[in-house]
Amino acid sequence: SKKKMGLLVMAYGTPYKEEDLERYYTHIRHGRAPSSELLEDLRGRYEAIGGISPLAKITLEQAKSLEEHLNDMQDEIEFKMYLGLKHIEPFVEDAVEQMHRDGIEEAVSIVLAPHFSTFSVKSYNGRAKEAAEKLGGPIITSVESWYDEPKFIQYWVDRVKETYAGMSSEERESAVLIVSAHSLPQRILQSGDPYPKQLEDTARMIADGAGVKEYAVGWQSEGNTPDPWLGPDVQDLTRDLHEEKGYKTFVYTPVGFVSDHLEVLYDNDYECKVVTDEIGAAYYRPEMPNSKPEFIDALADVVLKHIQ
Ligand SMILES: CC1=C(CCC(=O)O)c2cc3nc(cc4[nH]c(cc5[nH]c(cc1n2)c(C)c5CCC(=O)O)c(CCC(=O)O)c4C)C(CCC(=O)O)=C3C
Repeated sequence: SKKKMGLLVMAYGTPYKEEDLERYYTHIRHGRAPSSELLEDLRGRYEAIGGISPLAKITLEQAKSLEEHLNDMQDEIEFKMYLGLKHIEPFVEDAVEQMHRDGIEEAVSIVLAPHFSTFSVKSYNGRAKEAAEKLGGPIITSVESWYDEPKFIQYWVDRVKETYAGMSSEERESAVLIVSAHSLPQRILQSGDPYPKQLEDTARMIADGAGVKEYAVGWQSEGNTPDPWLGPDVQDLTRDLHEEKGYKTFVYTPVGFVSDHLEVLYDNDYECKVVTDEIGAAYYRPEMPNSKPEFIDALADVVLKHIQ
């Protein structure tokens, strides 16, 4: 019979309903309850994108599609998917417990974030392994990064090519591609965290693949904490590039994310658009991978390469 393997898909998580907001935000802030104004600010941003974020639905679709595709494309292994979230149930620990209860002895884990960082993927993988050790299984082999998976790069190359092809030649002449990911506290640089370099590599591979010469790397959605986060923020970068280089067309590819969610629908589509409107520039933001087949196929390649 086929070998059975757990497929632990890990992702950030999002409130399921209004009442979840405070405990969710408190969990993100490592247990420090947000002030009422911080909470109202977050509530306002969700309202601005139409209420609760589409992230929960998309994440589940991605995880289910990945399990289905993996089981369709090979027949040595029967994958069973478990979803483990960072900041709301089902938490990473809940998913590992469920695998243990189901008698899963071996699992592969992947985070729905392409770049490795000590603040993100490392903490997901650490939580999963710790939970498994406490329970005495399953044995989990964890994917650490997949930003350089050819089909993942190809997804964004195709989107960028389509976007530039749809422009007038005048717009194309004054266009710049902004490649971004979620900012992190600057202190990761002291610990040699590969995150910033991995984003730079991603930007170069996409720009080269799409034949785009003018591009820049930016950070977004930084947390509201006292210490400095990686910059420049995509909004400041937009203003600076317009002033210094005169660009009048901005194409945003927030490649550190894989879904439509608050950090894209608000931080890009609203906040960056405010800036491009202000400077009289055109705003483009190609579609996110979500659960598109070519993206799910890229993730399946990552998983199979990792366990072979
Ligand atoms: C509200 C919200 C959503 C939900 C959007 C929705 O519902 O649509 C969201 C999504 C995401 N956030 C993401 C990434 C990160 N967010 C961080 C940190 C922070 N996020 C915050 C807010 C949010 N973030 C806040 C207030 C902080 C600062 C924490 C502090 O005050 O200390 C950090 C720094 C490390 C850490 O602190 O975790 C990272 C790497 C990823 C990418 C995938 C991934 O990495 O899983 C996704 C989908």
